[in-house]
Amino acid sequence: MATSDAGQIPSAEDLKLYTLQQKYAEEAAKRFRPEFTAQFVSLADADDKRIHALGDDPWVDHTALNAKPPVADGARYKFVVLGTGFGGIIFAVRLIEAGLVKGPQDLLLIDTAGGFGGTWYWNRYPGLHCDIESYTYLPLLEETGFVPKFRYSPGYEIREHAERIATKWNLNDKVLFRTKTNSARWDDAGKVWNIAVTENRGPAEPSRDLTIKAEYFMSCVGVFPKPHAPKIPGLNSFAGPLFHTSRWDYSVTGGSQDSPELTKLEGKRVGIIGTGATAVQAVPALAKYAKELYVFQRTPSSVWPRDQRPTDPEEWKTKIATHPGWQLERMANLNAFLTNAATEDLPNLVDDAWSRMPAYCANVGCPKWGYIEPTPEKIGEHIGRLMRLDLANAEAARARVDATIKDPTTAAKLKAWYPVWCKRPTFSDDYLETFNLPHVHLVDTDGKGVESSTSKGLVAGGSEYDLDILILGTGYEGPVTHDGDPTARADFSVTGREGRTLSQKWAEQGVTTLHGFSSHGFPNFFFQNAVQGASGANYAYSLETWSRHLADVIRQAEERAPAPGKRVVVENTVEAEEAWAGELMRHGPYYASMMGCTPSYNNAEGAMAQMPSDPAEMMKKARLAAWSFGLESFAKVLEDFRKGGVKGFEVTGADV
Ligand SMILES: NC(=O)C1=CN([C@@H]2O[C@H](COP(=O)(O)OP(=O)(O)OC[C@H]3O[C@@H](n4cnc5c(N)ncnc54)[C@H](OP(=O)(O)O)[C@@H]3O)[C@@H](O)[C@H]2O)C=CC1
Repeated sequence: MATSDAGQIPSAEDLKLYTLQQKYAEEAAKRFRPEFTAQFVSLADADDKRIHALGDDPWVDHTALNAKPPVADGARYKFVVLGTGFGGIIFAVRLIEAGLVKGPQDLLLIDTAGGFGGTWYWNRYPGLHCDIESYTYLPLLEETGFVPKFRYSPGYEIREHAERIATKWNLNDKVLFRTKTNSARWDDAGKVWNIAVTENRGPAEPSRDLTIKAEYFMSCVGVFPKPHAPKIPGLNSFAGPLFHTSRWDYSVTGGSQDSPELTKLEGKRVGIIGTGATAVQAVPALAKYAKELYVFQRTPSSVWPRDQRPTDPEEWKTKIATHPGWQLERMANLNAFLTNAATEDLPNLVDDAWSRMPAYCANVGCPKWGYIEPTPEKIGEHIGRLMRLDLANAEAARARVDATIKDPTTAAKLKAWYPVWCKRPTFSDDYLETFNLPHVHLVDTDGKGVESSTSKGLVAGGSEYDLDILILGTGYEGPVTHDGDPTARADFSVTGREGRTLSQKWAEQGVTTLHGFSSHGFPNFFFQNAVQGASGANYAYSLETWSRHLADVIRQAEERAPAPGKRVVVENTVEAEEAWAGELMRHGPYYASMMGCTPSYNNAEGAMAQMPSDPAEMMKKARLAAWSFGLESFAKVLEDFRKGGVKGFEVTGADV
């Protein structure tokens, strides 16, 4: 901790921060597990049949999808986009708007889901909403003319909006749902991608293995494609119903997403493992119906007011949707507050709890501090500055617990002892209050987690809790789990020129990209990813920034076609990606504040703090950085790059 400006004697605030840092370190240590991410198994990878089946699609309508004309084996498209969440949808829209999609064979979107929406397709749990303001989160509001009903949209409204976009841009006949992409291989002679997929046609028909050809292949797989479960001994022996929050089983709870009256929980003892952003939304709904609710907590979330309200039509007209371009400006405005970049005269348009946590910039970058020198003194100063920026907020969050929870012992257990950047903040007007109800039991495991499961219930802290129903609110494989590799994250391989996969290339030389979106040796392959790039707390803003950029890169490349009648092969150069990696390594020290964090998906459950002793491995790790000046500054870098004619990409020709 840095000393005060006044001299050598630490100020009272310095001492307070020092004590707080000690407390944070003690709490983080309780949560440390040497298995890191191996403490979990992704549902799709689980050998155990019951755990594996927890990942099945509960929402798909096989009859309707089987009635659609099938995509032919060997069919060829100009663009194949992996993902039908907002990433894939926005990217498709930007390609269309750039004039790059003309005929029916120009675009195909592929997803394992049975419908549009990505995370909003899968997640339908009661209480689901997006805690980012809907006016900044729901994409393409100006283009669709849609007015969200609430300041924070419920999940079904967001899913319907994804479907609205798909309808407006005619994506419904350009999609292959319930299809797992297994691999993509570049054919250097034919200059096309061969994408091997498996289409699941439901219980009544055999699945189909297809190869789809693509001139361009885009991976838009999102941040959390794979739900996972902790490897709790005996979990599969639990005798009652068991499901994951991302595949909510309304046949067990009663109700539906539109009408979440969970009447089948009446008289039941329900357990939920997890207290992250999902559980914070689901727990109040469960508490309304369950006879007894047991919430198994390993690390408490910091919980901020949500302050939900319906959209006021007058406010919408006069203060929000006031002029063309308002939505991107509003996204940028929120981002300025989250990256600690707001000037004093900048109005806070969103003005919610998210917009009042500038220390979150430790996670998403800050444009005003420049590079952080990689010396212990400068890094110490940087962390001290962030701790100061966070202090009032962190204390307010803990005070909110004291002010809400009647029982002081329960209140003590619900307080978050880490800075805001270590675990995603959560927002709720009723989560904390739920723990004042006599039938709601907080089972705090003091960082240890649930010990085991029996046929009757869960064991934690040496006690057994009998349950009728068990719900896993235990999250997903995180975005840095595979060192940020977007192909490993979504469980497919991409083999480029010379037979090397992207995963092999990154394992051998560390993350290597131009702007985070492409890699030499993988022509006409682009991926949406935050590693070696920048993202924001509002993921929709990231997706807009990335998609507009990539569509324009491709448009410019297409205009540089080497000869009439040739199609374009575009690939970033080695020089461009190495220069970018060199630049990004200068941004690494900024993120030193994440190293001491409580383990979470943000730091691969603590693995990211384990620095290798081999210098070559250390250099590789250093490439796993993000742009530390924030998304807005990154967008400017991309804009300048496009204005400069996308130099750094080589364009060659291929026969049509
Ligand atoms: N925009 C929005 O409104 C929403 C966004 N999201 C996004 O999805 C992300 C994932 O959220 P979520 O689904 O809650 O997943 P998280 O990974 O945030 O939470 C998983 C929870 O399970 C707990 N857990 C895991 N293993 C064990 C164990 N062995 N024993 C006890 N507890 C255990 C974790 O504890 P521990 O913390 O100790 O690891 C944690 O509380 C969010 O961070 C957010 O980015 C989710 C919901 C809403």
